[in-house]
Amino acid sequence: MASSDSEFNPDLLLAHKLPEVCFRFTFFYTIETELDPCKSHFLLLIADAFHLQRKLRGTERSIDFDCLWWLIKNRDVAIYALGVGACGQDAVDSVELKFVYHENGQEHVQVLPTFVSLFSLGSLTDGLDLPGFKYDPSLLLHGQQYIEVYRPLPSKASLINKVSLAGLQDKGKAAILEIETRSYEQGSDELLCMNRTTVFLRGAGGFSNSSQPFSYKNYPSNQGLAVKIPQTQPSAALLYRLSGDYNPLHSDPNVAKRAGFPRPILHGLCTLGFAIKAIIKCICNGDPSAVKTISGRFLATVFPGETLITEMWLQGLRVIYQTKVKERNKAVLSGYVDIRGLSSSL
Ligand SMILES: CCCCCCCCCCCCC/C=C/C(=O)SCCNC(=O)CCNC(=O)[C@H](O)C(C)(C)COP(=O)(O)OP(=O)(O)OC[C@H]1O[C@@H](n2cnc3c(N)ncnc32)[C@H](O)[C@@H]1OP(=O)(O)O
Repeated sequence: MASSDSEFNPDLLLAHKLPEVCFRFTFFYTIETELDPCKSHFLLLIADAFHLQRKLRGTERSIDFDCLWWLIKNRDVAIYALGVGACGQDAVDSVELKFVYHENGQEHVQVLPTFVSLFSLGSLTDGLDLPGFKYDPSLLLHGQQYIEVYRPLPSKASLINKVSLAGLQDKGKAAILEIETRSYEQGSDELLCMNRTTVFLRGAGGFSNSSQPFSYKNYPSNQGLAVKIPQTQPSAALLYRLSGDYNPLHSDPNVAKRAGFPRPILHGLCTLGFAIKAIIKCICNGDPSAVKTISGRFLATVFPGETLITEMWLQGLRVIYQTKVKERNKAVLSGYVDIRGLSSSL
């Protein structure tokens, strides 16, 4: 099963130190990401300096190191909310309208907490070169997403991302890579949010001794009410991609077939957006700022047009949830959401 070449040795890679590099590329918005080599020895796995230098050479003229940000606009926030089904059942939904429209007296469109998952994509979707490590990008699946939101999200902001590698595991048939993105508002040392993205690289495992498979994580591994919300449209992935994830796996039938699927599949982060929006509606009384932490594992693929049912259970200030595809009675996502408090109406 191993597809990594025999020269790949994760321990040897730890011995290298990477110079601090900034790079920028255009991905829906303009984003510039700062890779901080002090964060983790593993950083060099993802921040292959040669790869980044090639990027820098390729975009020399557009590089502006003083201008590291991602401009979030109201329009982007509203397109995202529509992409995860806001007002999908009712165009004047009293809870969801504020996510897609400035209601009277409201200064900005309000931001759903899962919008911050897009910040990590800006740094990652161009792929990463891992020295000596071979993987097939067409077999990559999004495995898990973990989000911490530290402050209420502004409707407009300029952000700086710092990216590091939080984990690498050899699962034999697959490799699991965890990438952490910390987002700061420009001009502030205060963290706005953190995303930890887990990618499941089918066919890329087997790079270490099978009796003692390589496993590294730089974070601690700790980390009924049932509601039914019929959801996705057949065009769901085509709308969601306009929020910035243009991976053709979600739109191109031929690419999907090559990856082993009968047709394009839904973005994992779109499914997550639907589920968390349902929790905000049912448990948080529609208040997106009540959400502190989001964790989700993608258990099985979803096809656009399938009906998602999210079940949730409240345990103190933790909401345990599971999302199923109704047509196949299959669990596709599970996880938890930590909330700041409970509304009195619950
Ligand atoms: C180097 C690459 C860098 C690239 C950087 C790019 C970054 C990209 C950013 C984010 C991604 C953008 C692209 C988006 C793509 C998508 O949105 S794809 C759609 C969403 N995802 C899915 O639909 C995946 C659904 N899940 C599945 O299909 C399956 O769960 C699976 C992932 C294929 C795994 O199933 P299976 O092979 O049957 O695994 P198991 O045998 O059950 O388990 C093996 C071990 O792996 C662990 N594991 C299982 N599932 C996951 C998971 N989802 N995440 C993390 N880990 C998982 C499992 O615990 C087992 O481990 P052990 O218990 O230790 O044996």
